[in-house]
Amino acid sequence: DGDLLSRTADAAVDGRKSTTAAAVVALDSNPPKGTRDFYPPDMRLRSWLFDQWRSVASLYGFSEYDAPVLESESLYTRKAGEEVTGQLYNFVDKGGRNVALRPEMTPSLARMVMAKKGGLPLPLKWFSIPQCWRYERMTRGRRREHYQWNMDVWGVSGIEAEAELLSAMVTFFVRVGLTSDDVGIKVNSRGVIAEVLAELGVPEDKFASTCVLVDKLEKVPLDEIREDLEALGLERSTIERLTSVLTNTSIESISGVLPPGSRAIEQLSALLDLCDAYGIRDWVTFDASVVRGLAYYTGVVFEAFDRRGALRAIAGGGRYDRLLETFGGEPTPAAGFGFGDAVIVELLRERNILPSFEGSGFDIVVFAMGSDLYRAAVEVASVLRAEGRTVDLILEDKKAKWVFKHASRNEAGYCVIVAEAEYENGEVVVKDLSVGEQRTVKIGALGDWAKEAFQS
Ligand SMILES: Nc1ccc(Br)nc1
Repeated sequence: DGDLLSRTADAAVDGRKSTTAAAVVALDSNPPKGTRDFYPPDMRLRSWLFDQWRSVASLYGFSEYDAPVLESESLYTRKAGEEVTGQLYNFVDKGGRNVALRPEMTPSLARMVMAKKGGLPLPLKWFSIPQCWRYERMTRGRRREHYQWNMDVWGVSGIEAEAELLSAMVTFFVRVGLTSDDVGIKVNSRGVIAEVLAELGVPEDKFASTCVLVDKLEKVPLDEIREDLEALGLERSTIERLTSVLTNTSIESISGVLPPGSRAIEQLSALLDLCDAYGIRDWVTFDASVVRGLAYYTGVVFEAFDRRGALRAIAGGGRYDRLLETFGGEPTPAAGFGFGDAVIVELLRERNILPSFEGSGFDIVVFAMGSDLYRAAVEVASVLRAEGRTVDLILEDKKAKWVFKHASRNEAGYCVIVAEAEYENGEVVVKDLSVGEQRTVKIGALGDWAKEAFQS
């Protein structure tokens, strides 16, 4: 029974059943550990978030770029003990290459700049929304992938770049309905640590690892880190001095403990003054304990946090003036931030300001009353689509009751019915689902009807 193709398919399924009758194990329908599926409702929210990110980036004159999710592992072999390189999603490919799923976007950006060998007109204001990966032992059951809005300015050495980035971040927060009562941005400069270490004669090559360890102080007590700092070769006195400086929460107080004329303090003061000019000063707060966990930051660093303190950092960034040199490139100043898709959604959900998607269906549902009119329904749908209307054409012979339920569930505005009697008169029935009225429209006038019905 049935045509050859369906008979072949049935045989294949039966064959599978017969050979593996004892062990027919259903496919595991879950996505791989630590990853997410985005069903249409999830995707509507994700697309909305990405659209907000894209429109703010465009408002600030940033251009979108992208790079492969797969990169050479060598982009991430930094030896500063960072979490991000310690959890690399790396493997050896079939060509024997050491590759990794990117854990962050900045190294790919640096590689792309390197590839152009100074041929790119600076400054660059580029953004991207890459999916980034980490391979974390599932002991902590955390996600292994997220989407991270990256905004970067290359070729500007002044804090004007950081101020513009902070302003863009705040513009996004305001756009999605958050205020400076909900979210703050802690600002500091690693220049403070650099000056303290220099004053105490600590070699520069200890700087990145010291910062990565100091960043861990946010999560683990000092005595757990103290050993690591001593293992780095820092004297106890240096550690004490460092920790005493980092507990300052005002620029005034920290100025008193730093060498006079500190460049880091000068820059932070200038940055906070520019924040005033942007009208975002109340979002921003100096906090000497913020150093962020990436090894390559060299100057200003910042992180957005929810003021109720319930969530992990919303976003983070800073200046990284030496990254290109570590890749063998020319010294090029750079600053940027990364903004993950998960924490912000948690925050909006908790604040109950997630967008709702009424009317996210289609304009019109078209269906044929009886399969002998299906061809006519195709023509009607095509006329309406040519007018730019989104049309859900019912592909099977369904009862009107089912179609109307389907249309209202998808918040369609109209149902266009191809029915025998009207069709013989060259007409279709148009049902306005918002008011429940229906009328007939000449098929030749459907285009004008659509223009008029959707003129708003
Ligand atoms: N770097 C990174 C990658 C993936 C996730 Br989830 N979190 C951080």
